[in-house]
Amino acid sequence: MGKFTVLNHPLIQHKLTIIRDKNVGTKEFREVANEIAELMVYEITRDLPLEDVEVETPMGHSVQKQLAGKKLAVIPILRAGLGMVDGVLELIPAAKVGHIGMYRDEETLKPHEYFVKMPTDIDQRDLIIVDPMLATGGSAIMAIDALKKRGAQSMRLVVLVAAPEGVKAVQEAHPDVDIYAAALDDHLTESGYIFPGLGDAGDRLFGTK
Ligand SMILES: O=P(O)(O)OC[C@H]1O[C@H](OP(=O)(O)OP(=O)(O)O)[C@H](O)[C@@H]1O
Ligand SMILES: O=c1cc[nH]c(=O)[nH]1
Ligand SMILES: [Mg+2]
Repeated sequence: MGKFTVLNHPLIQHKLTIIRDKNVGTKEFREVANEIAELMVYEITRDLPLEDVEVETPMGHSVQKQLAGKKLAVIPILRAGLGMVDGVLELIPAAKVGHIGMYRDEETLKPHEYFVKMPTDIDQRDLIIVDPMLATGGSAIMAIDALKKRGAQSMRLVVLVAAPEGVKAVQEAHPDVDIYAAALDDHLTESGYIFPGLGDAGDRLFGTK
């Protein structure tokens, strides 16, 4: 079973509360969503492996640490996942970015894939999949399916807000994928929105409603 972790650092909680407010506009929503993504990536990269490296400082020879192991890639689930990419790249500027486009049918809540463009070597990278919302879990499950079909072996899913239903569905479908959220919310509404949630994250990020 994949781990589910709520990253409840005070700064993360404070910033998430800001963007829950329905009166927050596109500019602030975008800025703060990226700030939360940056803080979340700081937290989830604590376990990255390090290796020794020799460095000549102005004072002389020394042995220091540098990142070891596999390289990273960030995978936003379009559209809303784009709202977290800049925050991740602030801390991992050399990461490659793969895009996967998914939309959820508003009636059936079933996801549809419409675009996939990945770095050629995703099988050799640790992938950080980002999407602000994990609701029924359908979109994340289909995105992970698409990545695995293309050879991905190591993935984690990072979301701002998760519903219990979505966490359970992803854990059952993909027990090898750990999930990180800034908050675990109460429930899904009848129309498939997370309550209290953020509303429609894509529309709030891009001003499309
Ligand atoms: O867990 P699920 O029930 O699948 O719902 C979550 C998905 O819904 C939203 O995307 P949406 O379909 O609204 O597309 P958008 O990002 O283009 O707005 C959100 O960004 C997730 O990808
Ligand atoms: O609450 C929700 C659920 C799915 N997608 C969103 O953007 N918001
Ligand atoms: Mg949307």
